[in-house]
Amino acid sequence: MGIRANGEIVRLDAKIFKPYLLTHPDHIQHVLRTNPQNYLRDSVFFRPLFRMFPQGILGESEENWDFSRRSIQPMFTARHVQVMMERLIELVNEGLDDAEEPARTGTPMAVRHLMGSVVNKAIVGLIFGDRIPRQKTDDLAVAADTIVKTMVPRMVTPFFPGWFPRPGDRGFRKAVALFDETMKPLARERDVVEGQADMLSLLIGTPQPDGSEPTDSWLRDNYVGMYTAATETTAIALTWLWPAVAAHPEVLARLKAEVWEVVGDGPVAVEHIRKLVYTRQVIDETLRWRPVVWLVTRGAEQDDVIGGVRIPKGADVIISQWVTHRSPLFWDRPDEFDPDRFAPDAPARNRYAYFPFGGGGHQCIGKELFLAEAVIVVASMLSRFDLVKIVPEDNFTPQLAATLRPKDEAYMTLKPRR
Ligand code: HEM
Repeated sequence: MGIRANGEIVRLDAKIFKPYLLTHPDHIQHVLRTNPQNYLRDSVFFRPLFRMFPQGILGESEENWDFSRRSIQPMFTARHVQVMMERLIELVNEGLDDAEEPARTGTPMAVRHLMGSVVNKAIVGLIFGDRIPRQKTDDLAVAADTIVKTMVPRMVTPFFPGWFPRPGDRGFRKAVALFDETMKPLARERDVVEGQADMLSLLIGTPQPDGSEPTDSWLRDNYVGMYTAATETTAIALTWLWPAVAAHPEVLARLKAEVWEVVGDGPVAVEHIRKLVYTRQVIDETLRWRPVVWLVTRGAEQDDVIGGVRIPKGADVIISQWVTHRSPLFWDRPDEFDPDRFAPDAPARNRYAYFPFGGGGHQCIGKELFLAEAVIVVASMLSRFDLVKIVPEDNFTPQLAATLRPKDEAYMTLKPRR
């Protein structure tokens, strides 16, 4: 199915759809960072997404993207994430309270469900300032799951026009309707709560480029976009992490030792986070080994040449974390889960051999938030609970959907430490 154009660039051949897959870090850097004006998001992966939030940060228009990005950015700088840290720790611990009873009774819990509900609670608290009730949050998590699955038939049939019906369209529309039901009333609420640092308060107070008030549809699109980008990615990344550490007892032992030494009997405090160096290595390696965002696509605006290969105007270009993060040209023993690749004294590597959050102007806005949240979740779990077992132990088969998710459900049994 592949026509080799030049080792590092492969022209995939699905008859009427022939995108270019770029695997070399230099070529990925060219597309994302050096020449991004020629590689726009209007392409195979993003078109099904545009239907969900046409005007916001994940929408089609470059102009709306630029304005949305500049409006939302202040909430996600490393400095602002630092400000949100205490609240984030509280929210994660409230989410983990749900694991107390099953842990006391030795009842196995679905890893994806537990991570999903902890993450949902934290994100809804931080981004939406608790304006979405708990029951609704759970329903939105189910709807987000449906969206990720029902996008696949559209992603694999990009040659049909947008209006052409695909399997899953009904489920997709129902899920989007639930988002509308929740987010549209929020977009009409214009009362900024004094002293609130959440995204809603920030965006409501942002005048549009012409000085007018933000429109309901712009607010709605950004609320839905941020919610879906923030929750699914974080929950799935943490779902991969637990079976990986459980299958590597030496990694789990080091992780526990670090958490117990830094955090003790807990709870995690803000000053612990930067000291949890090995915990962060485990998170970095999880994103290399099972990159939850496993591909990013772009559409070429004009003819270009990359690595001596002509990329014609209009071509779809695919770059894939799943492929490059596992290339033996850039990684020693790429299939092995080894957090020491990210040790502070590990040899330097090409910047774009590892790009779980993308790069250039579209680099993930939530990167710093995710990294803080993931350290807090892992450290809080291990300071509160012992991981007794995970079944099945080798739950590593991926399912390629809009994100890279585990194919099967894994169940974890915990025991309270305190
Ligand atoms: C494991 C966690 C995450 C991963 C792996 C991830 C990955 C990515 C990647 C690869 C991109 C770039 C897409 C492109 O180049 O077109 C991206 C963009 C984005 N991410 Fe994340 N993300 C994560 C968590 C988050 C969180 C927590 C948030 C929000 C709080 C978020 C919000 C966004 C947004 C809004 C964009 C679009 C940025 C733009 O186009 O300017 N992500 N993410």
